[in-house]
Amino acid sequence: MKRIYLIGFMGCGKSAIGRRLSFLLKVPFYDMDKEIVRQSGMTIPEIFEKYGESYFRDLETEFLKNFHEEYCIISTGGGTTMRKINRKIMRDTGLVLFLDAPFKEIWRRIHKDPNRPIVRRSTREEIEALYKSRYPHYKSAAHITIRTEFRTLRQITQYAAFQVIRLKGE
Ligand SMILES: Nc1ncnc2c1ncn2[C@@H]1O[C@H](COP(=O)(O)OP(=O)(O)O)[C@@H](O)[C@H]1O
Ligand SMILES: O=C(O)C1=C[C@@H](OP(=O)(O)O)[C@@H](O)[C@H](O)C1
Ligand SMILES: [Mg+2]
Repeated sequence: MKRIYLIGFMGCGKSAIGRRLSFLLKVPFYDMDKEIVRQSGMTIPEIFEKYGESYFRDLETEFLKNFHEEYCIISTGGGTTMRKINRKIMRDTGLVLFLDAPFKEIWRRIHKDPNRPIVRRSTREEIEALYKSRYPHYKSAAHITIRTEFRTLRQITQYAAFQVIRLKGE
């Protein structure tokens, strides 16, 4: 079994599900944002402010290129999937699960969160446009799409674990 990547828009549950899936499957868990913060010594907003978004995107790609742990769960950032090289690395090295959450629920979860610079600098309409522009890339990168609407964190985690175990057996 290879790595398990969780992808999807900000607030869809990648970090929350990743932690729970790691506990359920007894597999190491890495949150890409947290790894970048640890390695850079800066928060995500600080990186955006001091070095810009493009530099942050390079840090995401560097993380994927240099990461060598085999069987683990990686929660990506919402923008990671936008780069073609990132999509290739993830699809070539693991099982890619897309957490497909509706925008209305996502906005409810993230609109007041100060830790997402893109949300802080954007209107609801701009974030919704970003969601729509990114959606095809999540779908194309994913081996499996998990619709999260009307599902609890526990139900999504259990379904994701079932898919991982099912595919492990194939
Ligand atoms: N299915 C869900 N039901 C209820 N709350 C959720 C669900 N998925 C995520 N959340 C909550 O939404 C917030 C954002 O989740 P997070 O895992 O940080 O998203 P991401 O890493 O995709 O940006 C967190 O407070 C999380 O607990
Ligand atoms: O969608 C994006 O461009 C981003 C999503 C964030 O991660 P989450 O999806 O975990 O919020 C984080 O990587 C950064 O703020 C950029
Ligand atoms: Mg996250």
